[in-house]
Amino acid sequence: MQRVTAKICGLSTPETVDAAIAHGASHAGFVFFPKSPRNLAADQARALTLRVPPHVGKVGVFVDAEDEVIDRAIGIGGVDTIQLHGKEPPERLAALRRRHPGIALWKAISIRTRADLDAAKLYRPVADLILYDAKTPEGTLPGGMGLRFDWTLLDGFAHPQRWALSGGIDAGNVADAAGRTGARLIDTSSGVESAPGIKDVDKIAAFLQRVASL
Ligand SMILES: O=C(O)c1ccccc1N[C@@H]1O[C@H](COP(=O)(O)O)[C@@H](O)[C@H]1O
Repeated sequence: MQRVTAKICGLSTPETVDAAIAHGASHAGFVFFPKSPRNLAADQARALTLRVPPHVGKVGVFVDAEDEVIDRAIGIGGVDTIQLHGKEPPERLAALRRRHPGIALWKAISIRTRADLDAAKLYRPVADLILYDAKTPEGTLPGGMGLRFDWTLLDGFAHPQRWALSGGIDAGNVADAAGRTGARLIDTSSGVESAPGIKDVDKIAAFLQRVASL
């Protein structure tokens, strides 16, 4: 069976980028959303993405972002994957595919009920990966809240394409998350922090060591 890999999202310091790489993250995530405590300015993002070796994916996280915001994140030379975490319709992904051929497109889908999973099917023609995340309360961030959804909702679901799991996952529950759902790529942000937006190198190490043991 394919091994489990992990994305550490919301990295904002050299030390935590280095920890994610040293402990085997498959992807490093960088947030470009001003309302997030993990939001990066362009020069910060440039310095951080430069530390990431070619074998590690560099994922930019965007929420209903204008073209200029995404162009800038790609233009700094860093981002090779666009993660769309807002209400972007399939047409938006199709437009981004035309604008940025060669950049992978991930679409986050917010899950609270089984019916929410149906949205994944709409993105099959345009997304390279579907990221299932917990639906967050109205008026809060659409992700990065440390909230998990009921993983049993994925039982028996015929995934239309490649997918990953996120939402409230940490070193203590990642084995259950992967075992229960069959996810081969796990994404975490709050689960490796000491406070919102403050990544913890020890928690990153513990999380990735647990993932490596699966
Ligand atoms: O991390 C953020 O600040 C963020 C902001 C806006 C949209 C998405 C964001 N992060 C993504 O949210 C999920 C789940 O995070 P958590 O582990 O529950 O804290 C994760 O995929 C991040 O990529």
